[in-house]
Amino acid sequence: MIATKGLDAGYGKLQVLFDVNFKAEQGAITAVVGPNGSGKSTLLKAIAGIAKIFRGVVEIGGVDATRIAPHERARLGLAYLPQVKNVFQNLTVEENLRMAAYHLDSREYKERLREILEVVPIGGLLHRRALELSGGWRQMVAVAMALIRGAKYFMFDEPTAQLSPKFAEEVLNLVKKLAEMGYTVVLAEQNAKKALEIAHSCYLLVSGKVAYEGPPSGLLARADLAELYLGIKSI
Ligand SMILES: Nc1ncnc2c1ncn2[C@@H]1O[C@H](COP(=O)(O)OP(=O)(O)OP(=O)(O)O)[C@@H](O)[C@H]1O
Repeated sequence: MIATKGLDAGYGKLQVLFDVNFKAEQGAITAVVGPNGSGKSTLLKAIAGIAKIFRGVVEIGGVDATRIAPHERARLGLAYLPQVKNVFQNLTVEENLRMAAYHLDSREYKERLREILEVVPIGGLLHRRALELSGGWRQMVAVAMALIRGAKYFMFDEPTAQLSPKFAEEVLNLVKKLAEMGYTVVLAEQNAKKALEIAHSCYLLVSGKVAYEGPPSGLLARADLAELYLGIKSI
């Protein structure tokens, strides 16, 4: 589980988030939606330790992580998956994976890799350089790296932006699979419709404040919110 309590966060002196109470449960997808600049990425970055926390608490797996460094949050099992700069471009896919698996011996690595390739379909790309891959495949490699280092909490920051519709579908299928496997998944998305289709619960951020929290069906039924902020015709 990932949670924030009374979170105020931002950059330098700029406050972007105001009193955000957020919870992402294990084995579920929690979507974070909202208009441009509403603070979706900032919420993920504050949880990952990249944005500045002014007030409030961040919890990762029940541990208070408010004041610990990003790499220590990663050690608690947190994976922040930005859309770009998510892998080492000059290394091959296999080298990226080996780096993420530095703590495993060769036998453990092979075993773990075999399991992960059943979930993430990158077996044919192991000897390709990461920079030769499309953005969608690089996302897949980043997920495999997080899995191989033993991450339990996955935060995707706009994973489908700039992907073809077909590849966006592939990436969202992988997101669904991770939740089914019991991982905690946070999905910040510009494409609110797609995110709400697969999410179990959701948060709508407007100007850095939570304007809705609850099941996606409840948000879609709110014409005032869904149409105004997400451009989705309510049902
Ligand atoms: N590194 C930064 N330094 C200063 N301000 C920033 C930084 N990153 C984002 N901001 C500002 O914080 C506000 C919220 O940005 P954020 O990226 O969290 O929004 P978002 O909801 O993810 O939007 P988008 O969908 O456009 O990515 C914006 O006003 C943005 O300009």
